Amino acid sequence: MDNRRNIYLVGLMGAGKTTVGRQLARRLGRVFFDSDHEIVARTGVAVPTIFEIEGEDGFRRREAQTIAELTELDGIVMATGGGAVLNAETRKRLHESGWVVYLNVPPALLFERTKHDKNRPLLQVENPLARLEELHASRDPLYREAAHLTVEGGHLVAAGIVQYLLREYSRLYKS
Ligand SMILES: Nc1ncnc2c1ncn2[C@@H]1O[C@H](COP(=O)(O)OP(=O)(O)OP(=O)(O)O)[C@@H](O)[C@H]1O
Ligand SMILES: O=C(O)C1=C[C@@H](O)[C@@H](O)[C@H](O)C1
Ligand SMILES: [Mg+2]
Repeated sequence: MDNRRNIYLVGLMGAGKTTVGRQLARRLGRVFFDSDHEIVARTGVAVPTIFEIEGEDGFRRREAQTIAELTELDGIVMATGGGAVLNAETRKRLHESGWVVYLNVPPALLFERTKHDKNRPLLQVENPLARLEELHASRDPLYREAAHLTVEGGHLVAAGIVQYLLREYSRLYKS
């Protein structure tokens, strides 16, 4: 297996990028990064606070910069923030420097998974399900553009997705 090849997970809020990415990294004996967690560690404040102080644009600038730095590393697994693919340079950077997996999950299920969590500023609206549906419609093409593989993951438990990705990865990148 090509141990230098990075693995990146993209998809909407609640798709399971952090959950799957962390398990995948453990199984491969790799270092795991989460771009959201990295931004929080660097700024010392939570994501909603960055949105409040610097706006979404400010958060996006930090996100693009953080991902640019992490993609310079070798052999990592990274979960990206749900909106990272809005940046065209980030999409290209991810696609060219690693194996990109899009976890595609229906908005109704994303809503069930995220409805009690206050940590996602874009979902603090009157109708978060409608918001997730809009975000899914507008971003789905961007996730597909960045990705090498799409997992229709709605019906799968995280461990099942990890198993599937381990098989695909070793098939594609065995040396
Ligand atoms: N395959 C799965 N089946 C059922 N529940 C899952 C699955 N994957 C993740 N979850 C649950 O859904 C919630 C959101 O998962 P997670 O935080 O990994 O999503 P995410 O894609 O990283 O979201 P964000 O972009 O907001 O960081 C968590 O409570 C997690 O336990
Ligand atoms: O989908 C999005 O735009 C976001 C997803 C989260 O991972 C965070 O990066 C933030 O809440 C924005
Ligand atoms: Mg996450």
